[in-house]
Amino acid sequence: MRASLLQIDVNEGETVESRRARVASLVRDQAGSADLVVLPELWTTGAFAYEEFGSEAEPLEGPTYEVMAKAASDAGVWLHAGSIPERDPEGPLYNTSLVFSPSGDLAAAYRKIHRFGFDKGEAVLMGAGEELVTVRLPQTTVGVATCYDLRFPELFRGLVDVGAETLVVPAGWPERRRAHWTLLAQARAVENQAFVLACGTAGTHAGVPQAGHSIVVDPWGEVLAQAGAGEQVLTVEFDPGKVAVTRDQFPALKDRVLGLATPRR
Ligand SMILES: O=C(O)CCC(=O)C(=O)O
Repeated sequence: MRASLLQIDVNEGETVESRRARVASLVRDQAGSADLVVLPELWTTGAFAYEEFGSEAEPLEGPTYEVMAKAASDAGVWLHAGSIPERDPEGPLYNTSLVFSPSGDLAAAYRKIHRFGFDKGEAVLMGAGEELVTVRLPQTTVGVATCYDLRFPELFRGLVDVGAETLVVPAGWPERRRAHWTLLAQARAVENQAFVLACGTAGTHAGVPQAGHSIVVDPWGEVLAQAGAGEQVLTVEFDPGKVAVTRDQFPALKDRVLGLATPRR
């Protein structure tokens, strides 16, 4: 199976419309060289451009949906189109990921569960998703998570429990914590004996330099490929069958102990 992670440069020198068209063209360029294409988190606005969330928010089936559905079908690829600031007509904004099939149909939408910012930014501007999301591709079952979710191992274990073998994580991770990004991507791969495809952004927006360094890790924790800091297409070939082999040969997941008692005081 081949995957292309499109590490997009998100900066203020480009309008949302022109970036949307540019990214769609990059997706089309992957025709024939990737089965799955992955985009980063909030690449229309930038994950830290909090002031743009309200003005650029779109309904689920808004302009990004339309352009990306067409790009997926033009290229004939599975497309994890990263996330958009979604305006729910009956609720708050959400940080929502869209996954399209090669025919351009929406295969899944995932509202980010862990919002970043503590008592500001995304954490107060957006609502929290509540549902785990997986997508069955012909080659593998994909479990989706977004950026800050990477810090919460229980979410990934939940995805594994419902069949995920390949964990896809779009992000807008800052350069300041790049070491965490690489370490956490490897940790999630090792502990879940799963592939991790984590796609970040490049550039600087809202004064926050982005880490780039999108990464693909195999179920043994080996880094199969890692991008540099700038805009880049990171294409990698991997064997999804390695998940079953790893889980069979080193069956640590079977040794989980659930429902541990809390200590008595
Ligand atoms: O956890 C981090 O360090 C970065 C998270 C983040 O930037 C986000 O979720 O948008």
